[in-house]
Amino acid sequence: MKLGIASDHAGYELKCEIINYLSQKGLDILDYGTDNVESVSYVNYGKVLGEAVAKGEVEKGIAICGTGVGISIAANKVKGVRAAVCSEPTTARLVKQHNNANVIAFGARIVGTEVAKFIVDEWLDAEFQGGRHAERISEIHSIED
Ligand SMILES: O=C[C@H](O)[C@H](O)[C@H](O)COP(=O)(O)O
Repeated sequence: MKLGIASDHAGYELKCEIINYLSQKGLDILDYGTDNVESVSYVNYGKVLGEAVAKGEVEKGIAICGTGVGISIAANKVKGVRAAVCSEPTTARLVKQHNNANVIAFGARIVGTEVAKFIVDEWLDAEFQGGRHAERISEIHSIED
């Protein structure tokens, strides 16, 4: 599975840790920037990651900024993206099971590295439950049309 990842400056160091962690697990990671801790806007990184997911260039995406919120808002503006901010693993599991979140976001100023790894693992291991949840997702995407 190809996984995209992006961050702003605030998320850069945590992003590097997550890339190492997932690469060691054998996942194919595409890094959409940023490439250092120099201050940048999270907006374009969320947009580019969202577009990569929406186009199918990667199957899923991980977005990191200071809180996870700004970059997730930007990603969610791309049609077809369902980005969810997760600060703990239970939410990460449920956003896959119920919302089929194709992007997760978290904040490097909110969660530590180990919690971030748990969040990613729960989300990657969970399965979308379909049924009533699929109908609700269709309703969400009808807002885009
Ligand atoms: O939602 C926005 C993110 O948390 C940003 O990472 C944050 O606003 C960046 O703040 P600063 O420019 O003060 O480092």
